[in-house]
Amino acid sequence: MNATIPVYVLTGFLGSGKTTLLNRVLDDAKARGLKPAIVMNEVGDVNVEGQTIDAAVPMAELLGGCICCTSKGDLGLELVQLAQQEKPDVIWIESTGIAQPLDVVEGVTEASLYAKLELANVVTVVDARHLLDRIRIGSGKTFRLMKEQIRAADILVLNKADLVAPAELEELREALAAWNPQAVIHVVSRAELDPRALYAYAPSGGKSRAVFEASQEDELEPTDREASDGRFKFANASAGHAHVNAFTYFFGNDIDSVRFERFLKELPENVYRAKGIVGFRDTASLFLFQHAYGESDFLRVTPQKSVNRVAVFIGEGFSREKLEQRLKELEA
Ligand SMILES: Nc1nc2c(ncn2[C@@H]2O[C@H](COP(=O)(O)OP(=O)(O)OP(=O)(O)O)[C@@H](O)[C@H]2O)c(=O)[nH]1
Repeated sequence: MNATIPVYVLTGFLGSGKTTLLNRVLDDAKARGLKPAIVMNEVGDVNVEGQTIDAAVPMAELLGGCICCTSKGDLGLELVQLAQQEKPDVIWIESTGIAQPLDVVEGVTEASLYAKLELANVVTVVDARHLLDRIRIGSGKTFRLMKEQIRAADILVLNKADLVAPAELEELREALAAWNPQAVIHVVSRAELDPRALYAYAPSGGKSRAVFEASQEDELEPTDREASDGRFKFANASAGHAHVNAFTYFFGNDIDSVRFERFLKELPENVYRAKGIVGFRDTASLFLFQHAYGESDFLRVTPQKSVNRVAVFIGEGFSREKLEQRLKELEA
């Protein structure tokens, strides 16, 4: 009988450092001769960061919606297919920054009816600077979501420690411990921790162990759930993130780097996250860019295959027309 594949859920608000951590996890798995597989979920229509992940790692992408609502059913399907086709040693799910983690967990439990999967730890990455600001404001949807993600965790990674003072870090650690006394807390910058710490601990034995115990005995055939096209069908929950919107823009031309950096700095506050691949005229190179909570990063890339020049913006109630107008100006 095949071994049960542990499934890890990586959550945390937009731009907190999930992909940075995932890359460490994948390097560690490779070094230890393990075969990982990943599921990446993006609110936008393009998986920008997926292009930076080691091409040898089997990856399923769920784009254009959040796992926890519009594509929860797809998550189950992708998990089953990954498990059956790739037979990985471990699966990591990186959910969108706006996901309700317990809904993602439910998607995993559904998949466990059809494949030998087991929910292991929920790992939540927290952006120290952003959380501190939200604590100061003290209310709002984003703050509530951050708290839910923190409460759902088995392991908390308090990241971006470099962006706050030591006393503030202590205040944050206390807040995390108060909201989730069971979780282990790692305080880090650039998600620098030994990934083995993520595998070691499951205080609750996984969030839904009881559900698994009922379903692990046999791998069920997906007969009664088979859709008319022969593919498995999983329940889709109703949409839960009407307030969050994503806008994807495909560039037709290369742009000027200095003007683009200024454009990112001047993004409205209700755009929480921007990322993409741009071509700069002045350097004649392609760059992967990241913008999260006021900070931008650029990484020169030399893709093996042709890639789109594209930018994805995620936020709440911003005007896509205005952004589009400014992007067109940059291309002129
Ligand atoms: N200053 C600072 N920047 C960091 C740290 N960790 C990650 N970053 C940067 O923060 C940005 C977002 O990091 P990601 O790992 O892509 O975040 P994410 O959670 O995967 O983002 P989404 O998938 O969009 O939700 C990138 O520009 C990172 O280089 C940190 O500890 N300190």
